[in-house]
Amino acid sequence: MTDRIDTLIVLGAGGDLASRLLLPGLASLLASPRGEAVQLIGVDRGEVTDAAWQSTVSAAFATEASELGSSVAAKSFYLRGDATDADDLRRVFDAATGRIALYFALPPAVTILVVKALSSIDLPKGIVFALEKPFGTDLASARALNRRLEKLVPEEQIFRVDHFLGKSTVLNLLGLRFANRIFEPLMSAPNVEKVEIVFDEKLALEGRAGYYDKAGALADMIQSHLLLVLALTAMEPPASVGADDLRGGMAQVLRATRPWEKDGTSSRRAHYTAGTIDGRELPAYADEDGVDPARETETLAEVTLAIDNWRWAGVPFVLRSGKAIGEAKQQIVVTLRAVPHLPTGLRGPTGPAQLRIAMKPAALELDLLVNGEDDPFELERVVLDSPLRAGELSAYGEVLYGLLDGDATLSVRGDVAEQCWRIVAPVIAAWKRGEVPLEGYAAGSSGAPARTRPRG
Ligand SMILES: O=C1O[C@H](COP(=O)(O)O)[C@@H](O)[C@H](O)[C@H]1O
Repeated sequence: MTDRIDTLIVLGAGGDLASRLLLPGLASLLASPRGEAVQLIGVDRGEVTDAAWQSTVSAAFATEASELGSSVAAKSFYLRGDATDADDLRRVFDAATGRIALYFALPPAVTILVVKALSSIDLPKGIVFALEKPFGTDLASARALNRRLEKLVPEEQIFRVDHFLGKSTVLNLLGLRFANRIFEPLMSAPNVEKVEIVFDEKLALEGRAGYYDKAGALADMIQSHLLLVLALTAMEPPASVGADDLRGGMAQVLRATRPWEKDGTSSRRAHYTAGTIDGRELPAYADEDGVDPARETETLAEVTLAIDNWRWAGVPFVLRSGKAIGEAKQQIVVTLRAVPHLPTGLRGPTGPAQLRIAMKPAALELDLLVNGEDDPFELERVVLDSPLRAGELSAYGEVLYGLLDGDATLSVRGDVAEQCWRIVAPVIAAWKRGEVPLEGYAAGSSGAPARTRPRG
């Protein structure tokens, strides 16, 4: 048996995740030179004909149409079944050929039930599980899910999917940091004042209240995606970018990471109030369809973290993500300390220099102070910038390539997923205790707290 996957079974095939992210990601892979044929089977509880399923797949593949994509769509089929039922799962496996990847495009509460059902049946040899984030809903549930999965298959057959690990800019961190002498010595506490990892989106809820209102920005973006970006930004140089070395390095730095204030109060939470984005009027989050205002879900979260090791001791890492923000800033900003002594007589702008790695559009910018054109002792700030290459695949396509190729490098290892929950656990606890008030910010604004109206 080769490592390659022959059949991709999508549980939750009728859901938003499958049609919005997974299938378009597969389309991007199939349209690329790296694409290879795979048998696609959709499974869900709804009564859907093969023809209707094939047209769903074709519609999702239309974003990146290809001959291979059309052939995979035409040969795909649908099975009606309840993935939490052992008999239905057996039936699904019987219909599959060769090595199987079982993709859980399901919410965490259903995922655990499916895993329980899988425990009671003989699994097809070499089966690989692909689990979407959020992996669990807190540290305890992530641990429990890991323990159950470990009993079913070895770790190398478990792919915890996080599409941020497939983003070309995120992957660019590896080459940038570890293949260039200029950046690596710079990336440490004596040179760096602060690191910010920001993912602000113009997007608001976009019909996802059912999922989002239970998750919120901390679990949806920071606990998963941004902590992985932190790990790649702050990790020690790995010996290789193979699955063991890379994921081992990420785990090591995450183990040293904690909230800046250990009680989790070095954090902010807020939700958007009514506002306008690009001329589009948005209601307040609490008034969006499907939102339960009593839950007080945050649409913006910010946490300041510390990394307790030689390289980063004393450097704050600020992670922040907000929805319905006026400007979609998505970048890693490394703010450098001022030089220890500016030669007397040199004048000019002060303030810190920065290295900015933008995720969308992918670009690199480095601030430099150089002598001015008119007065050679008057400094001027210039920016050294370069676009970064976008990868040939979408982020989901990149992650799916690893999955179908049996390479776990871009999947989140079990201990890494647990560390991510451990790091945010004190923040969740501080919020539950009411020690960090829920603020408001106007949709379309920068996410800064809305001004409270003066009393009187
Ligand atoms: O997983 C998620 O990521 C998206 C942002 O990533 P992008 O690649 O689509 O830009 C975020 O909007 C969504 O809330 C979150 O669940």
